Amino acid sequence: MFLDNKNIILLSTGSFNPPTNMHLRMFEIARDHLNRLGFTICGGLISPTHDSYKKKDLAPSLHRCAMIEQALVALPWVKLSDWEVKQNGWTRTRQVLQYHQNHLNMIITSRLNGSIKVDTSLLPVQLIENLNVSDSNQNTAVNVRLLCGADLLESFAVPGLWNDDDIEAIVRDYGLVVVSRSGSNPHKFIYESNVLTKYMANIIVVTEWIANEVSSTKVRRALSRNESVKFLISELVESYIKEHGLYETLNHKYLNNDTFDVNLKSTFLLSSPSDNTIKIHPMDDKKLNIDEPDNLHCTEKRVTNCKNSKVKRKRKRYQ
Ligand SMILES: Nc1ncnc2c1ncn2[C@@H]1O[C@H](COP(=O)(O)OP(=O)(O)OP(=O)(O)O)[C@@H](O)[C@H]1O
Ligand SMILES: O=C(O)c1ccc[n+]([C@@H]2O[C@H](COP(=O)([O-])O)[C@@H](O)[C@H]2O)c1
Repeated sequence: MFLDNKNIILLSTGSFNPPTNMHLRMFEIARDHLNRLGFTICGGLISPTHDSYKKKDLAPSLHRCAMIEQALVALPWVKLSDWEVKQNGWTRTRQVLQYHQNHLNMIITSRLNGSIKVDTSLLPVQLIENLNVSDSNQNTAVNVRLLCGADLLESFAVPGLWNDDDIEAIVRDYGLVVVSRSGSNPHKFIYESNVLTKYMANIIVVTEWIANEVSSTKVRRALSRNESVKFLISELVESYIKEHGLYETLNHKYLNNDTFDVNLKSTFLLSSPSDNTIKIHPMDDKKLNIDEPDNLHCTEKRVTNCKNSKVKRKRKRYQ
C-alpha cells in the first residue's frame, strides 16, 4: 500500500495548450520538495493529451508537442513523451502511467542485461549511465509518479470524469505529487475522500509559496487579444505560436463567475469517448471549495468543478 521506492520519474499529463512557465516550474518546485524528503528525482516527463480529448480550442497535438519541446529547452531534465498523442484515441491517465512504468522497467532490465538495442530517449542520460554500472546491490527500480496541480486532483470529484477504480489504482500503485494552486485546498480534498485518505502516504502535497496563477486559458485569451504573453510562456514557445498563427481566434465564449457554459461540462464528458455516463465518484458529497474567494479567478476546469459540486451536494454520500 505504501510506495517506498525513492527513485522517481515525475510524469505530468494535461493539455499543455500552450505550455506555460508554470508547467515548467511545477517540475522544479516538486523536485526541490521531493529532494528534501529524501527522494531522488531521476527525470520528468510531459505527456500531452490526445487530440480526441475534446477540449475547446485544443491546438493539434503536433503543435502542442512542438511547443513542449521548445519549452523544454530551458528544462532539459524533463522530456516530452508523445506516446499518448500517437494512440488511436484518448488514453486514461492510469494507462498512461502504466505504459510509462512498464517502458521504464523494460529499459532498466535491458540495460542491466547489457542489451544496447533499447530506446532510452525518454530517460535522462545520467540515469542511463548509472545503469551501466552493474552493481547487483544498487537499487535500480524507478517509480513513475503523477505530477499535477491541485485542480487536477480536484477534478477527481467531477461526476463521470474519472473511473473510481482508476483513482484508486493511481494513488495506490503510482502516487501523486500535487502542487498547490490558488482556489484549491488539496489537504481538505484528501481529507474529504475516503480513497485518498486511505492512500495519503502516497500523496505528496507541495505548497507553492510563490503563487503563480498563469494558466493556458489565460495565455490563449491574451494571445487572441493580441496582448503580451512575455514572461508567461517561454520566448521560444511564443515565437512558435506566432509563426504558426495559433490561438489568434478562439471558439470559446469565456466565462465570468456567474455564468456556466454547458459546453464546459461536456468538455469533460465528451472527452471520455467510450463511457460518458454520469457516475458518482468516490468522494464525499461535500462542496469542493466553492466558497473560497480565489475561485473568482477560476480556470474553466475549476468553474466546472464548482458548478458540479453544487449538483453533487444534492447527491447521496458515497460509501
Ligand atoms: N498555475 C499552476 N499551478 C499549479 N499547477 C498548474 C498550474 N498550471 C497548470 N498546472 C498543472 O499542470 C498540469 C497540466 O495543466 P493543463 O494543461 O491543464 O494547464 P492549465 O493551465 O490548467 O490549462 P487550462 O487553463 O487550459 O485548463 C495539470 O496538472 C495542472 O493542474
Ligand atoms: O484518466 C482519466 O479518467 C482522466 C479523466 C479526465 C482527465 N484526465 C487527464 O487529465 C488531464 C487533464 O488535462 P486538462 O488540460 O483538462 O487539465 C489530461 O491529460 C486528461 O487526459 C484523465
